[in-house]
Order: sequence, then C-alpha cells, then structure tokens
Amino acid sequence: KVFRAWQRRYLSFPPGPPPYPIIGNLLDLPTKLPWVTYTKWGIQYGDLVHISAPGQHVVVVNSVKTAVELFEKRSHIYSDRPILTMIELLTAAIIMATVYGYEVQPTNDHFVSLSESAVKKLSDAIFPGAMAVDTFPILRYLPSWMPGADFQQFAAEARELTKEMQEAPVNFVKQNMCDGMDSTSVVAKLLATNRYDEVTIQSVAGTAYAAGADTTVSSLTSFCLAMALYPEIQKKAQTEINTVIGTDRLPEFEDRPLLPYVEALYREVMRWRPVTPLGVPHASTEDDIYNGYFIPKGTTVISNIWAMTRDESIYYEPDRFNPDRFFTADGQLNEDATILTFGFGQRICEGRHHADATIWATIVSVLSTFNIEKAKYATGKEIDIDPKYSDGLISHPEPFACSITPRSEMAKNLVQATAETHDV
Ligand code: HEM
Repeated sequence: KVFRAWQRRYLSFPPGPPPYPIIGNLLDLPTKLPWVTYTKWGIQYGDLVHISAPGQHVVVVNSVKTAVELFEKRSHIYSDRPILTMIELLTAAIIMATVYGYEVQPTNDHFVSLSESAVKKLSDAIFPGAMAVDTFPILRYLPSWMPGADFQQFAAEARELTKEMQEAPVNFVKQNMCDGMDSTSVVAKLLATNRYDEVTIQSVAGTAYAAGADTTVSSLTSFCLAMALYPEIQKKAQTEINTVIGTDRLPEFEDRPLLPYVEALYREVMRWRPVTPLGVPHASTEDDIYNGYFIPKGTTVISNIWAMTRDESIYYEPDRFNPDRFFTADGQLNEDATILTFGFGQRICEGRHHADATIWATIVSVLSTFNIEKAKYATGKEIDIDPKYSDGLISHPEPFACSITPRSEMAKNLVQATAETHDV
C-alpha cells in the first residue's frame, strides 16, 4: 500500500497535452475523427499519450511495439473493458444471418436496417469525449427535458432499437421452427436445447451479428473504393487470377496460396482503411508502471490502430494504396501478415478467422468476375471520388459513385441468373 501511494505521488503519467485544473483535458477530447488528433499527439508526445477527464484516465497506444508490450505481454493487466455510462444506459449488447437462418433481402431489409441503426448508436457513443455523460456520470440523473440532457433521448431511442433488433429475428426463427422450416440455424439449435433462456440467446446471437456484419461491409466497401481509385492494381490482381485459375471457374480457398498478389491486396485493404481505427477500448485492472510512467488501475487504454497503419518507418507513403509493400525485394510475400485492425491480446477479435475468410473470398470472387471503375457522367467524363470516412467505433466510407460491370461470360451468366431469381 505504502509503495503504491509512493508510486502515485512520485511517478508521472505518460506525457500528453497539458490538463486544466479539475476538468483535465475535457476540452481537448476530439469528437470528430479522434484517431487523427490522437495520431498528431502521438507524433508530439510519443508512443503512449495520457489524457484525463474528471475521474477518468485515458492512455492512447500509438505503436505496434507498445501495443504488444501492454496488451500481449501484460495481458493479465490490460484485458478488461471500460464501463461507459452511456453504454450502460443503452443496455448491454447488440444483434442477427447464419445465426437466424434468414435470407437478407437485396435492398431495404427490415432486420438489417434495424441493426444498422442500433450499431450506429453504440458506435457513436463508445469513445471518451463522445458523450459528456461518460465524463460526468452524475449527468445521468438529469431529467430528459433539461437542456444538455439530449443523451437521455439518444439512450431511450437506442434502447428501443436494440430491444427490437434482438427480439424480431429470434421471433422470426421461432415462427420458422413452428412451420417446420428451420432446424439448422444457430438460434434454432440453441432454442431447441431448452438450456438457455430466450434473452440470453437474443444477446449472444445479436452480439455475433453486430460485431461481424457492419465491420465486414466496411472492409468490402473500402476494397471497392480502392479498386475504383487504382485501376492498374485491380488489373494486376485480375491478371494473376486469370493466369492461375483461368476464366471458367471461381477461385476457391485451396487457391489462396497460389495468389500472392491478391493476398497482398487483401492485407492492403485492411491496412489502408482500418475498419476500427481505434480498436475497441481496453481497461487496466491493476496499477502498472511502463517505461517509468505510472498507469493507474481503471485506465481506459485505446489502441490507435490508425497511427500504427500510418507508421512511415514501416509503411512508406501510408496513404497510398500499394499492395507491393507486402513483398520482399525478391518478390516473395513478406512476414507482415498481422491484420492490426483485429486488435490485440486476449481481447483480439473472436471473429477474425471468419472475417478473414469472408473478406478474402469476396475480394477474389469480385476481382475474377467484375470490373470496378469510376462512374461517368452522361458526357463520358469520370465522376471524381473524394473518399470521406465516418466517425465512430466502426468507420465506413461515405457513399461514392462507381460502376461495377461483369468482365467474363461466367459473370454475365451469374448476373442474369441473380436478376431472374430476384425478379429485377
Ligand atoms: C473486418 C471485420 C472485423 C473487424 C475489423 C473486427 C475488429 C474487432 C476489434 C478491433 C475487436 C476488439 C479487439 C481488442 O479489444 O483489441 C473485436 C472484438 C470482437 N469481434 Fe470482431 N471484427 C471483425 C469481424 C468480426 C466477426 C465476423 C465476428 C463474429 C462472427 C466478430 C466478433 C467479435 C467479438 C465477439 C469480439 C469481442 C472479443 C472480446 O471482447 O473478447 N468480429 N473485433
């Protein structure tokens, strides 16, 4: 105890922007694209940046090396999750396709819209500074009509959305089971065992869906964006696929080792625009000293994956989409195969193998069958793309115009068959 008191008194926190009395760095906390500000602070203050708000210590980790030191080598300390008042106000977890045996409609799907709205609410609320109520938990007791208490309204809406998102698809599965149409989906199997209560099943299924769907879509949209912006890279990958696979079948997982350029392109999609630029916050469960700095128990520890993927000592011209950076001088794939956007240590993404397989399979299938290009005005002039990304836990490219056209007979037949199935 005495030693701990000594530590607290004589060791300093890691460097960071100077705090004001009482409110700490409250006014410095960025709410828009926070990873950009954190990256600038990283350049100014170093690998580990400390910021504070009343009752809250936050440490931002800006390099892979420090992330490995804290989240992996000291995983017994840095593997908890912070309790955010705002998230508590929303109810815990979110939700939903293999899980429910439900075939999503090609457009305007009700369940998908429900979950997108609820995930967006959660995503907007998770980082320090996003919600004043996280900094001053006492604000939760403000009546909802008070000025400044609009988060109450936000929380009420999010709670309602989350509840509906969790309940609606499980009810759909129950109906299908009654009609004898579903015994294979995860939810149907869990319901059939009679071992778990329905709310638990709703939460588990919802969490898997929420964690997986939006993230994967964001990566694949970034892939389309990169292909529209870098046609020569798309061509190079297509040439590799044509040479190795030909044009009369789709690539399969067994072909993966034979397609190194596609592999590098996949790694570059995940690096160029990391879906989770600030990971998901961890929290420390013990006081710790790192490099002579004091990190108190309960600190929120943020992995600045954006900064790690912009590290110019590893990734030359980091904003350029360039799969060649993953090759050695003698043309072999290099060892940089870790996808940083899946996070670190004990809390690393549970669904990373699933995501890796889904994203790779979609990328290689699209490359083999379609051309993605900038869209054109009626005059034939190309429509410029100025790719902006959204805020929040999961960052998405904002909508952009592009043209997707079948490039092989096989693709044309596929498009025709899909159009007939969906009557479009
Ligand atoms: C591009 C796709 C994906 C990305 C970028 C992604 C990213 C992440 C990140 C950054 C974390 C937190 C890691 C950390 O705390 O350091 C995480 C956790 C998690 N992910 Fe993913 N994820 C993706 C897809 C999926 C999929 C497909 C599933 C499920 C099928 C999934 C399930 C989970 C779960 C359950 C956790 C919580 C792990 C824990 O807290 O212990 N994720 N993911």
